[in-house]
Amino acid sequence: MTAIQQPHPAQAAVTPLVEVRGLHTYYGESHVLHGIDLTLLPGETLSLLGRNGMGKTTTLKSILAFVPPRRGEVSIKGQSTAKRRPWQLVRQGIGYVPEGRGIFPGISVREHLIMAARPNERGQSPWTLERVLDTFPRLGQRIHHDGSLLSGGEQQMLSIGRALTTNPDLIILDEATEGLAPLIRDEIWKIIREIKASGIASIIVDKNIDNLLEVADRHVLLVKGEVVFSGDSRGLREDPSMLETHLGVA
Ligand SMILES: Nc1ncnc2c1ncn2[C@@H]1O[C@H](COP(=O)(O)OP(=O)(O)OP(=O)(O)O)[C@@H](O)[C@H]1O
Repeated sequence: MTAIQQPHPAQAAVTPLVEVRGLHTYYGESHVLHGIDLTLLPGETLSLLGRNGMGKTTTLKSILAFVPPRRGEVSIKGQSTAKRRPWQLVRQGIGYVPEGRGIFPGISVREHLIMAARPNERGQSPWTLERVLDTFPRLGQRIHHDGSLLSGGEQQMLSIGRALTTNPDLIILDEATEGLAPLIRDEIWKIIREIKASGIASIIVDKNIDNLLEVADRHVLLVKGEVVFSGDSRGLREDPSMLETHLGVA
């Protein structure tokens, strides 16, 4: 069964930060996304749910043009991303925290945090190096260490911190708490809440449904590259069969 909640009429007038319409993405002959639709408004937190292999990472990579869709349309801030390169989209205010973190050997924590730093499109830099280090005191303690020698949790913080130094309007987090110890995971969720409170929109892929239900304003649930639910946490809680059937959450 598909359950798609319509946006509130008052929201319809706002230009979405991200608008995805009828996305079809392939790897060679393998047809992975089958007509994905999703909308993210400025400042919103959206979770992308689904079991392994359902197309969450591919959706993120299609939005960012790493894996361009074969059909369908992606718009960022009202502009079509067709023919645009990932780095151009990142410059439009998207911070990407990829699965696997993307930390480079031979580059210090400080260098990771200054190499991508830049003001936002409005020329403002609310996320200075100092603010990032205040948010992640562990990074301050390891400031001259080689990024690749940090613990998994510290690397994750560095990956998020680096994305914040680009002063994004949207941050995309793919499995940011995967494989981390519970206490470190809690720290990452605390940071995600702080990011939300600071007004940055986010798209989050994560396995921790309880945290997602608490933090995310809306959820999009994928099954085999199709959206089977789109709505808020209340809608999802009111339909436990959705979580049970498609995520195995009892
Ligand atoms: N580079 C690739 N080449 C071919 N097929 C791929 C590639 N990357 C992913 N796939 C396939 O595309 C489908 C969707 O994968 P995707 O990584 O988007 O799923 P996911 O929901 O993010 O799951 P996971 O949590 O396992 O990453 C899967 O069947 C996967 O095997």
